[in-house]
Amino acid sequence: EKSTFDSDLTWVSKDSSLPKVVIYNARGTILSASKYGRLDNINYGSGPPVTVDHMIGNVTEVLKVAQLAVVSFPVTGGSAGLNSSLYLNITQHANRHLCTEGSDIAGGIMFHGTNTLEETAFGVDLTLNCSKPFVATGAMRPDTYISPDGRSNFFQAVATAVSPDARDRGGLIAFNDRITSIYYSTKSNANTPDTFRSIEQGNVGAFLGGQPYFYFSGPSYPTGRPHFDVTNTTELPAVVVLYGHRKFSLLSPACFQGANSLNRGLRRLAYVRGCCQWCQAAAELYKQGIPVVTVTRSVTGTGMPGIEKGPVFYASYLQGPQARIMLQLAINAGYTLDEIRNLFEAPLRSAIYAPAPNSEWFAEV
Ligand SMILES: NC(=O)C[C@H](N)C(=O)O
Repeated sequence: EKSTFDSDLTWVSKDSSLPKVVIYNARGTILSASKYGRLDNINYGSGPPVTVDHMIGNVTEVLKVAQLAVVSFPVTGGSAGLNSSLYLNITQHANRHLCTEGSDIAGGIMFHGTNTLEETAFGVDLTLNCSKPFVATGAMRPDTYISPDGRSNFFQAVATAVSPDARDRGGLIAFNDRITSIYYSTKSNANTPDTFRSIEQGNVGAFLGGQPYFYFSGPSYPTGRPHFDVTNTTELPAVVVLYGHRKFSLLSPACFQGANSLNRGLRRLAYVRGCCQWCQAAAELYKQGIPVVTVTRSVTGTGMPGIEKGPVFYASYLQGPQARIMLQLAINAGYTLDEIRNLFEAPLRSAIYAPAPNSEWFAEV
């Protein structure tokens, strides 16, 4: 009798003893083609799209390491146009396929446009309810390129998903011969295949002869990585990301518009001197029950929460898009302001302040 967790899947298989891997297909350049020849890596949407079946046909080695099934999502155009319903959709499928008790599926991989791969992957990472590998990949070159990176990335993602060593690490990205943690990864280069990086935390592993090599034995999860249940979630609350620059001319008005009805406060703040306007704006929003999470604008690193718990929350080592997703999930889960602060800051606070016997360690000397 067929159990429900995989009743929607059709397996492509050359050997029924091989582990099973589901491909969550959200397209991207990995499945794109150019009509302008083998050197074009710019107009990648111009040719007829490549299908996953075609991809498997071009990378027949995948069927020597896994049995595959494909779930395709309705994605058209570049990945910058996607929203959170995509990852909610993917994670609901992946939870059923991978995390249902008795599931014999080893892991999942995801094809995704690289522009927002890190966001969809992060959303899935925080909402997948089991320790099986979920491995995101894509490509920077269309499949028609002289040496397309997508085929190798596809093989490496599958090889990672079937590896018992890939379990218990949180979601991973397999891209350009490297494995990184989704939690810490970002697209670092708009044009080249060596783009996904976890700049500060480094690589989890690399590929040698088509096999993943993990630098540290598991289990090993990113510090502070939470889990949210989105079984019944179809939409998430709106959270905006505002880019800070000198004078922060955008931040205060935008925050206040978001909070509605704070015109008086805005006018008053315009005259505040000596203290940053946006901190004041955040403090006002905090009073209204609206959380503001701050992310460092530096390429990596973290802002540092002070000893006193304040109205601005520090996002630890998360990037802006990732912090936004975590905040949406926390608000959706009904977290209070204190719980949201704790979600973002607890790993930092316990590292910085907990070892000290008391706050006098930090008094002026
Ligand atoms: N390299 C890529 O996948 C870019 C692609 N246009 C995207 O949707 O993100």
